[in-house]
Amino acid sequence: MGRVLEVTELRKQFGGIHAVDGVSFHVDEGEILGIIGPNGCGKSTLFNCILGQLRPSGGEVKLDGRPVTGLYPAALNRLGVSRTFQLLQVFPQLSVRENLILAGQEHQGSMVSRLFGARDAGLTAQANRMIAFFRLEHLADEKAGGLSYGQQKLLDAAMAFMAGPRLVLLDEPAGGVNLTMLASLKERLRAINAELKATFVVIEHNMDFVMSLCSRVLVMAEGRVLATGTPAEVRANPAVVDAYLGH
Ligand SMILES: Nc1ncnc2c1ncn2[C@@H]1O[C@H](COP(=O)(O)OP(=O)(O)OP(=O)(O)O)[C@@H](O)[C@H]1O
Repeated sequence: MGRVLEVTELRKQFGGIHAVDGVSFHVDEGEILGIIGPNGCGKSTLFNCILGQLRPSGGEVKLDGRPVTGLYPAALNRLGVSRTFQLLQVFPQLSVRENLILAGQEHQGSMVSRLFGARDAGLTAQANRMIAFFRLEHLADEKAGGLSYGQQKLLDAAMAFMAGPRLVLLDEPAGGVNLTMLASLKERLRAINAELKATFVVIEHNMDFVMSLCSRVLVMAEGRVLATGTPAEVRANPAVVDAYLGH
């Protein structure tokens, strides 16, 4: 099984704040790794450093064994890395299908379309596959702004998969989603993980969601890794219970 992501001693300082303070972990092909930790422990900064939104102060990020530290998001996109954000990235005035096509164009930097002069370089077909996969057929031609929040979160996740990515980082996919949609989101993420051999890293505050979705969980506290393990191991870890779960 290949190692998709390897993060070694990653650090990010903001002035005197050590937001990420020597974090090391790896993600193997097909894994769903959850990252949890209290507010302000450095989860978003870690994501931003891995994804090229922030330049790390130190440490290394490798994708499929190749150093990618400090590459810009567009370059990482072309290597098959994509993400979602805490805030929805959907365009409310565009339809579900148009949002997906646009996400695909962004992942490709429109290079394929430009090089081959094709109007959509297979993106409509890929969008239709994602629509079917995320069970959005009945909404495909609706404006995204008219969808429920949970449906928009599903669309947002589907957009991250438009490039057939090697690694998807999901930032709070369950945030603000109601229970019914949450079950559907989890079921679809599991299916895409299994069927498309996709590899995920998920930041999430919803503990039940993380513990039931992820194969391994990394717990952060104050910029560092407090523990890693299976959901059961993490739940039983006294340091984790003290620092985080014990309330
Ligand atoms: N651009 C910035 N400038 C200065 N300090 C920052 C910046 N971004 C984050 N920080 C600080 O770095 C620390 C880690 O923040 P970060 O947002 O990564 O935590 P988090 O675990 O993602 O929090 P949350 O769960 O609330 O999203 C915090 O102390 C935060 O105030």
